[in-house]
Amino acid sequence: MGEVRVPAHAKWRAQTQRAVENFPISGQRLERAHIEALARIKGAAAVVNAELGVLGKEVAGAVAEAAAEVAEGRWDEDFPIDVFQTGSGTSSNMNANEVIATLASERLGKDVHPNDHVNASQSSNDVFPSSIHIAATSAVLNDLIPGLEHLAAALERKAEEFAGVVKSGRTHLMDATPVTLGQEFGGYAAQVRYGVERLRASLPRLAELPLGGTAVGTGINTPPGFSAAVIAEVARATGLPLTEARNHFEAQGARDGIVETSGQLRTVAVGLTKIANDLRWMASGPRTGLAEINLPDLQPGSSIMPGKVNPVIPEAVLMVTAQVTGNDATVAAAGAAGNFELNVMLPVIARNVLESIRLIANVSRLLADRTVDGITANVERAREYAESSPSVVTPLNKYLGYEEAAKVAKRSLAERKTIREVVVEGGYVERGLLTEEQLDEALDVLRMTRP
Ligand SMILES: O=C(O)C[C@H](O)C(=O)O
Repeated sequence: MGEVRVPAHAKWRAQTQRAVENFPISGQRLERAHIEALARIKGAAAVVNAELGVLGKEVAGAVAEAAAEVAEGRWDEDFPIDVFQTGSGTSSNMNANEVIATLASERLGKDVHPNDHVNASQSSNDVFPSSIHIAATSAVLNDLIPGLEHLAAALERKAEEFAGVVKSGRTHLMDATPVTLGQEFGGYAAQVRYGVERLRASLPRLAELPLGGTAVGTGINTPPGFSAAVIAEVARATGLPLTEARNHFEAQGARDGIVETSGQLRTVAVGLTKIANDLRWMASGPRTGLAEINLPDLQPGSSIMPGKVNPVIPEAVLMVTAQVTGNDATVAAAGAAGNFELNVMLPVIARNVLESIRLIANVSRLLADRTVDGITANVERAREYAESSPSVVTPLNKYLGYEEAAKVAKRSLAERKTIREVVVEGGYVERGLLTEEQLDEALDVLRMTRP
């Protein structure tokens, strides 16, 4: 393939350099968590290769130590390859092999080979997808789920605080029967909690690794017992609930487990979109909007309109959720791109899923700390809306019947009178259709928020 010139300072070697030159596409590299996962596999493989007699103890020890340094993040600058590269991730697998080989060679004072030693008993085809699943499992468990639980707890605190704040319900964006602000926040909290349930439900398949399958899932070039042993070693080193693929051909030919997780991420994003939009609408105003709640003022909203403050965090949430939805569309297309024994869109799957996890985790914490925690309710205004909604006529159905109650609602709107005023003026009490007490009870808006 001709000569290739590698920078003198680089720990990488020729294959990495060729890939740097072949793929100057996005300027995006592998995520830190992904480099860590690759290095964990390399370290675990060295340990198990030594135990099973594939590598000598000295070389294996040097490889394991070098891999640990890479896992810790000391050599991230030596992972320069663009994420849009060979579909198997071979370039990044070789990048890890080369950097670790160089570091191990420097330690030992003799040559450690990237393929023969660092990549022993492995192929990009089992290592690279495994690294994606490890990085994603770690990010879901250690970052995303805690972030979502933090948001759910903030929403639950507000649900409790706003339990007695009555407001107009809205369906089709039109005035409906009353609800409490607490009921709405309780609904948002449940959406987020169910998102956590959904993610947990997908974890067993996300945490299944193809590692040990090597080139096509058969495990060619591995010693007996390698797959189970290396996965156990990675699980020990990372503390993650990783398991061996139940079927190594499914695990290399398809990427359904991570497509499933991406779908759950999209579901969470869809839920956050609804929540962020409701918050923006309820806080709209201050004069010409709904103004049922106030979001904390975080920064001037406008460069030209003095004093204007905008719902900046909910807007950031909406951009994240749009990005996650787009990422999922890409993951779905990429997941469908498996042919025979290998999916060849692995790096873009990694990029998108890891980005989605990180974005949702970060924005959930921000939404909790910088918006939800500081929300206050405009109690009077919320009650006023509830009482003026024509739909509060609904409990009168049983006294007046639907048709008559509809007339009351329409008259109240046309004459800008309350439902109570129209009922009293309409002589319904005199005609014995209901008593004053029944009218009061029926028009108690807080009562209407219960069955
Ligand atoms: O890099 C490898 O280990 C294998 C490669 O992805 C291939 O199947 O051609």
